[in-house]
Amino acid sequence: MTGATETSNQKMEANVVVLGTESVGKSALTVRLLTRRFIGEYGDIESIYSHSFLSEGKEITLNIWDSPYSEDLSRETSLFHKKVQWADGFVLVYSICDRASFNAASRLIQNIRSTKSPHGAEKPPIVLVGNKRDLHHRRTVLTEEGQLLALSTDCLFYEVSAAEGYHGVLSVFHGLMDRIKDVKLTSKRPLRFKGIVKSMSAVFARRRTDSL
Ligand SMILES: Nc1nc2c(ncn2[C@@H]2O[C@H](COP(=O)(O)OP(=O)(O)OP(=O)(O)O)[C@@H](O)[C@H]2O)c(=O)[nH]1
Repeated sequence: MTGATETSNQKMEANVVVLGTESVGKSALTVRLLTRRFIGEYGDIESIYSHSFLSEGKEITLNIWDSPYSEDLSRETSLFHKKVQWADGFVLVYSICDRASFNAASRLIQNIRSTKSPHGAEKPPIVLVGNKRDLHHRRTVLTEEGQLLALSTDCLFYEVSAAEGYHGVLSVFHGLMDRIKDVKLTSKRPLRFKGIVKSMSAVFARRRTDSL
């Protein structure tokens, strides 16, 4: 079950999963958002955090699922499915100093899309994040590569440093929230002609079976 619910006109809640390979900074980004701090070392704790903020007069609550990366494939696969079904949006993190983490992010985008929307009907919102921008002297993934991957897969893209700043990290989560809101609005749009015909056919079909 996904949780993007509008509890009233003034409130909205959404589930966000933070994904990426080992040590890319998933916990650092999450903790930075929640506490505005960078504490350097983070334990291997599986947690769902709640974070609220105001946007355009609305109270937005994000439930953020952060978990350590595991090499245990069977655990990862079943947990991955759970997370993908639960989530309304994804923060997909790689380190700009770790090409393998970038390649893994690219594969994860495909996996999320095929798991969440097997027929490709809707695209779950994803933000691709290149973290550790402060370590530019160790960079192995160019900014342009991140931009290109995001563009070709319809993701948002940010390069940030969880170590250096709060505002970049905030933009990541706010950007994702805006995408989730857009998806919700699109799914609420009035039916187009095809949709109206479909709905009317469904009603008439039901009437016919009722009268039998
Ligand atoms: N220089 C620098 N180091 C960072 C940054 N973000 C995280 N780190 C460091 O990278 C290491 C891993 O960070 P974590 O947040 O634990 O990474 P993770 O992705 O949650 O790792 P797992 O839980 O093992 O999957 C820690 O030593 C952090 O201090 C950053 O923006 N810049």
